Amino acid sequence: MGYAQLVIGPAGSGKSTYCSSLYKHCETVGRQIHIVNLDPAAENFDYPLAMDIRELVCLEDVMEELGLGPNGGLIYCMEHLEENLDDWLTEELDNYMDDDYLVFDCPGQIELFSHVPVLKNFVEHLKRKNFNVCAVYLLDSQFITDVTKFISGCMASLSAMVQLELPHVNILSKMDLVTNKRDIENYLNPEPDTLLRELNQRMAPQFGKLNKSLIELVDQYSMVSFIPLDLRKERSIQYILSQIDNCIQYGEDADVKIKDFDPEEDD
Ligand SMILES: Nc1nc2c(ncn2[C@@H]2O[C@H](COP(=O)(O)OP(=O)(O)OP(=O)(O)O)[C@@H](O)[C@H]2O)c(=O)[nH]1
Repeated sequence: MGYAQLVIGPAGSGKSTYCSSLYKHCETVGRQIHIVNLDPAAENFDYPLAMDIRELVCLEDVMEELGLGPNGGLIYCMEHLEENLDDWLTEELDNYMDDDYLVFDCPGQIELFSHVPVLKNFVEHLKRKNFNVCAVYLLDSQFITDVTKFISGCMASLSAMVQLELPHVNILSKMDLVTNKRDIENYLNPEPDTLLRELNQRMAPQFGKLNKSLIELVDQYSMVSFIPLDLRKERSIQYILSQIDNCIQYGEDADVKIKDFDPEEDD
């Protein structure tokens, strides 16, 4: 059994930075993880790459040779990956043994984890290869400045969850940039009634029923639960990793003590 995180989220939400910090954290604690680049447009990495989609297809070449723009080119590259799951990906995965832990750094284009089936098929392939996979969805805390943006972030995450059908961990990234923690705390584990009241205050009265349905939907899927990630704090990374490990049943026999841990506490 292998283990994998699929790191997704909007462009600029901090996916590559998260992968890099996770790699460094694991190095520090003597744990081995392998980072995989799935972004055909990515250029700079400050961690060693275990696999790199650019060895199969690169966005720059596709744009030049096929005369495509960046978004069309990206979709082309990902569809090319999909066509090569049985050869390129299978060969690459064969280098990894039981118990290996892969972290896939994905591109940020929202369509890849909303309605284009590429990542869904990618995940199905990993499952066939006996990997336990978890989706790790990053949302930029700087984006959560009011309830409408929070709900919009939840809906994008929900769309990924429904599309990928994977255990799902929501992360609120860039917590070091949050100056007033109280603003964010309201959204870390909010009461549905509070969200609805705030939403109704922001929107015209005719949206009342829609607001109620949206909040109910988000609540039913337990989407309104984000774990804050502050990369300055080793314990914050450790806590998030333990939550994800739990989801994919990694190291079930290990004595992981996360019960009494407060992720907001200083190191
Ligand atoms: N202060 C702070 N900045 C961050 C953090 N995470 C990411 N950033 C910055 O946010 C920007 C985007 O980060 P990336 O890690 O490249 O984001 P990404 O989601 O991989 O972006 P795409 O690959 O374009 O989808 C960079 O300038 C990072 O330095 C964080 O935790 N704190």
